[in-house]
Amino acid sequence: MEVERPYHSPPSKPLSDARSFGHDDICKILEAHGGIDPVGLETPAPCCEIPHTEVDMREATLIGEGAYGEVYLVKWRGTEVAAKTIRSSVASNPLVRNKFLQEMVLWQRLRHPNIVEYLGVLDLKHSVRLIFLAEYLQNGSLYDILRKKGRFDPVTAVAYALDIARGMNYLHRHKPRPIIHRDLTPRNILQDGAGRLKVADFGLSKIAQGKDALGYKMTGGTGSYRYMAPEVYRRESYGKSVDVFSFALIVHEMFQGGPSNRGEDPEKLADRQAYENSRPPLSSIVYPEPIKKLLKECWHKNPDSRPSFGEIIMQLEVIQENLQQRRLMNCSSCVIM
Ligand SMILES: Nc1ncnc2c1ncn2[C@@H]1O[C@H](COP(=O)(O)OP(=O)(O)OP(=O)(O)O)[C@@H](O)[C@H]1O
Repeated sequence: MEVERPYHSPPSKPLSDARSFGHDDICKILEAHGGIDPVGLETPAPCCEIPHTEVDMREATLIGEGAYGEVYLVKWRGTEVAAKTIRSSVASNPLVRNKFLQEMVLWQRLRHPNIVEYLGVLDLKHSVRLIFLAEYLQNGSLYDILRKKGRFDPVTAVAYALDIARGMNYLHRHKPRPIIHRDLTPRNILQDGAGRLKVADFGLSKIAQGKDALGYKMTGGTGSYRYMAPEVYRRESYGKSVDVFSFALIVHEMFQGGPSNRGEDPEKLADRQAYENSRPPLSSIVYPEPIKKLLKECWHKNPDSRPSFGEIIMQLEVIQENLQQRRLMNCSSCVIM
């Protein structure tokens, strides 16, 4: 997740780099010659710390595993929460650690029914590992749900699409600047016990896979390639419409029950999407006409032609109303018969 600005290669920051690699002698030379540390490794990120005594990690139940650590169900002050751990090999890099904590500060301030709520980080002095607490979403990820249940009926798929779009609209309308998620995938969308979808994840993959912590390199190492906007794959400047592109591919999967080209290498797929304008097929049997139209707009090759999430919500609400009316009409004819 990143506050919006067109992405270009980061400026050179030798002092930050030297500090992150622990080259104290080089730091001294750079400082003596007026070097500054734009990353601010010396400044601890302000982040809500939770005393480790309030959470007993020994009682933790493993509920999932990401690329950088496990996720556990734990009790915090008697309430079930998810503890996302970032293994020490990743978290021990001070540059990554600090950037990650800064991102947490931002996430913690977000409040929306369709955004996973982050509660804080466990006592930083206690462990080299980073452990973040978040609200626990008992139904797990959209990825797991799709694998278990397959495709959704159109009414459900549209309701879920609205959940995601509302969460994303909130991020994109964040003040003073929009927030771009940049890694919107079915694995980063979770479902609560009431069936509501929420957007999660605070961008560790982007931080940890970067060549350096600020030069985010969106490599898609955990499967994100499939959902990657062409301009990101081509390493061009990009804006918040990259999330709209990813959203379209997720909605496509909800109608179909998963990705259409499951067997294909995700990086090759992203390459074809970026350079050959290839997109998943839209069979008329599966996709209602207004959904086809919406998906084509959202995954348009020109980022400026993609609709905003505000516009997407309006379109989806009309589609939802029409679907519900059709359902009602079918029902009443059943009753009449
Ligand atoms: N807040 C949560 N509530 C319930 N389950 C969760 C929560 N967060 C994560 N999980 C579960 O843990 C799994 C792993 O999550 P995690 O965010 O670590 O990895 P990921 O999103 O798959 O990949 P990445 O490491 O790139 O973020 C998820 O797929 C989900 O099943």
